[in-house]
Amino acid sequence: MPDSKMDETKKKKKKTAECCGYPISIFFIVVNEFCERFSYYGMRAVLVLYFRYFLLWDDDLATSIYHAFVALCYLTPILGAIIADSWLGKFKTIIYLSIVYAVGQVVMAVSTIHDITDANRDGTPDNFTLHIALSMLGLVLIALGTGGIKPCVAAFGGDQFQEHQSRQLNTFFSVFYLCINAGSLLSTLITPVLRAQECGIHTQQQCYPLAFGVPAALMVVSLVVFIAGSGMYTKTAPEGNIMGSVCKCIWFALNNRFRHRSDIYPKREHWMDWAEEKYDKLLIAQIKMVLKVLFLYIPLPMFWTLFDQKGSRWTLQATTMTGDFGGFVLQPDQMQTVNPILILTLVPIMDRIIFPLIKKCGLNFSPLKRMTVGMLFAATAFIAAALVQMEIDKTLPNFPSSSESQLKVVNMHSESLIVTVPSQEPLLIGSFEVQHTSKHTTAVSHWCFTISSHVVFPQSSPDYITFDQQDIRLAFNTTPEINKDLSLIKGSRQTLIIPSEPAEMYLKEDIKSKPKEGKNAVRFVNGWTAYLNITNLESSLQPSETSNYTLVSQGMRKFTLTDGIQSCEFSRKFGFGSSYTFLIPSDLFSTDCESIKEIEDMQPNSVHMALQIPQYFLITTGEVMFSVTGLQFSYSQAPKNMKSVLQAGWLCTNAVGNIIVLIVAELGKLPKQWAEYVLFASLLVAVSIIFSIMAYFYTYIDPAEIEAEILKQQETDPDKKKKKETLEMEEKENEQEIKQTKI
Ligand SMILES: NCCCC[C@H](N)C(=O)NCC(=O)O
Repeated sequence: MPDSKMDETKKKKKKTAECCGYPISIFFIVVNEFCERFSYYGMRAVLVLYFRYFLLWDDDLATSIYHAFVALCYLTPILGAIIADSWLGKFKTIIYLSIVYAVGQVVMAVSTIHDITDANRDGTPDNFTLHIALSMLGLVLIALGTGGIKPCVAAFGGDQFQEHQSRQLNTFFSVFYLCINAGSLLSTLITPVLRAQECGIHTQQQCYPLAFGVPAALMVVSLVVFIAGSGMYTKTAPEGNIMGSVCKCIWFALNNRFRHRSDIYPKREHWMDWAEEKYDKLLIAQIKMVLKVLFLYIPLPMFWTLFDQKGSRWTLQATTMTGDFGGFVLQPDQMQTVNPILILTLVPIMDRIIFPLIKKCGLNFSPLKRMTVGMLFAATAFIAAALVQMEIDKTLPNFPSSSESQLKVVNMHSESLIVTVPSQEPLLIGSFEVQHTSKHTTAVSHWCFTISSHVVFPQSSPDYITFDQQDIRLAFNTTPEINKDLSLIKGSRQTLIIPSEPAEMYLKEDIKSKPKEGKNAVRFVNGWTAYLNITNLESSLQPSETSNYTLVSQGMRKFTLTDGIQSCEFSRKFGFGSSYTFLIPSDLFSTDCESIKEIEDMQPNSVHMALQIPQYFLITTGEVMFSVTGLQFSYSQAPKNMKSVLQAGWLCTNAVGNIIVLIVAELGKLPKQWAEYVLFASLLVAVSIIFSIMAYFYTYIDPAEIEAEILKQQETDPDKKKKKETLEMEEKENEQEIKQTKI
């Protein structure tokens, strides 16, 4: 559309399409953002699980691809911004890239339908390559779409406001942020529920197609809503290959500065002024504005480095805590929903109460000051996380160091045994059977025996004896005496199972870290005289055999034990993060499973997840001050033809932050998690001090005003054309000089 015609349209819209001082077109943009964020975060919520349990990738591959995808989503904004500002304009870019995005979501949803390759109908796909190829294609399209439109939507929203609506413009960015978080909150709650449903044509499986299909549908809705508002938008036309001109102008300025490096040439105020001979003052001024802001962005990725650990380190921390809130149980990964919930409450509180109050007190809480304070809040959040970690560490088992081994002995033999352990007093190990029979007569204090029940060790771990040598010899007081040479695994916990026939004793490796995702690890030792089938176990257990650990979730769990003829049921309530070995006695069926005894290998988590709320509160307060303000700042300080580019620059700080998380996760493992949190907090404090110094020297500008002034000057500048001609002549002369010198 020609400029003059577009301006006319704008003027008409100004009068007709306003409600309470806001352009009505904003409604379509915020609804579009809500649906898009629902689509994005909903898909992200189940992505790792899809990799892990559908594509059957291991944990490392699943998390690496996941983080690579997130990083890509924050790198593509620069592409979207270039397309919008230089070629298609924001409106068309949003439409075209949203189509790419929606197609990506649909491809992703299709890739999760196991029936498309399950020819033998066994419930698992037959052609994993096809599913992987489709999902990777889907993810690349999604990254291109979501990243591409991201800088355009916020900037396009800003474009809808007129000069007299600057107060409404600030509120818009807050509402925009609220919509992002409302969308993300709803989808993060809904999509995991959809995944947990069972669906399928030939066999019923976890319903990934629904979990990915609903976000795909929301993306289509987002596109339709955006197009529906088409007639009401203020659309600014792209101004040609602006990025190309910017790069050429910067290159020329640097080159020209180098050519005039001698002291005989008078200095210029700014190095970009060395482009004046060839380029418009307006373009130079615009580039100066953008560079000043981009320079300020340099320290910002550190904020995102801390912020994005909510989803990784903090969720892992939650898996070592208990989420039992009495009436309901919160899963560790659900703790992340605290962030959008707090955003929904904190943004209005800040906008309506805190910021106006600060203003009333006469304090100048400028955007850059807010961002600095936001960084400090995030640093404090990490101190809070470190304090919580210290509490958790107190409750964690004392795992062996890499040079130590730990051993526990379980006696399934019918008599007590005395074992002589190197550098220990001889230990009495009560018999499982003896103790079982004396359970009700209280002849022994602990019917669930381990050696530790009877002997006090100098070691700090009560259930295990810790050795700092690998090869040990144990002597048992049987007739004849049994001597057992053991080769212990360094850095590991092992249990020596003494079956009914003591000479057949064997070592079994124990769990040596907290079970994943707050689950509980359980295993069974079969003291029954025949093989046993137990629900949830991979295979049946031979007599005297010990099963591998199996993971069970929190809550009441039921196990059915059967030898093919008789069966009984064993139920137990589990908390979070515990581990048990269940000993099956020889009178299993006559006692209806009641005689099963348990050994606690690892106690359940006892620090409550509610203790994470302060750190979530602090980081979210930091986010409101830093992120919402940063979004507004990036828009307000950008020249009109580079608004999307600066939004993209802002989003790139997030991508760099994510990449730092990836690098730190690989390299920078400190031995203590709380120390790592303190390190990150200190780094952010240092960075925020640097940022505040940079911010101190930054002068806020009104790009529109500067642009208008330069245009006015240019109109009355007769030298402009002459300058260009002189420069071209100079260049030609230079080239000739070079040629002559060569000759
Ligand atoms: N599942 C957590 C979502 C957090 C969203 C976060 N608070 C946010 O607003 N991010 C900005 C965005 O554009 O997504």
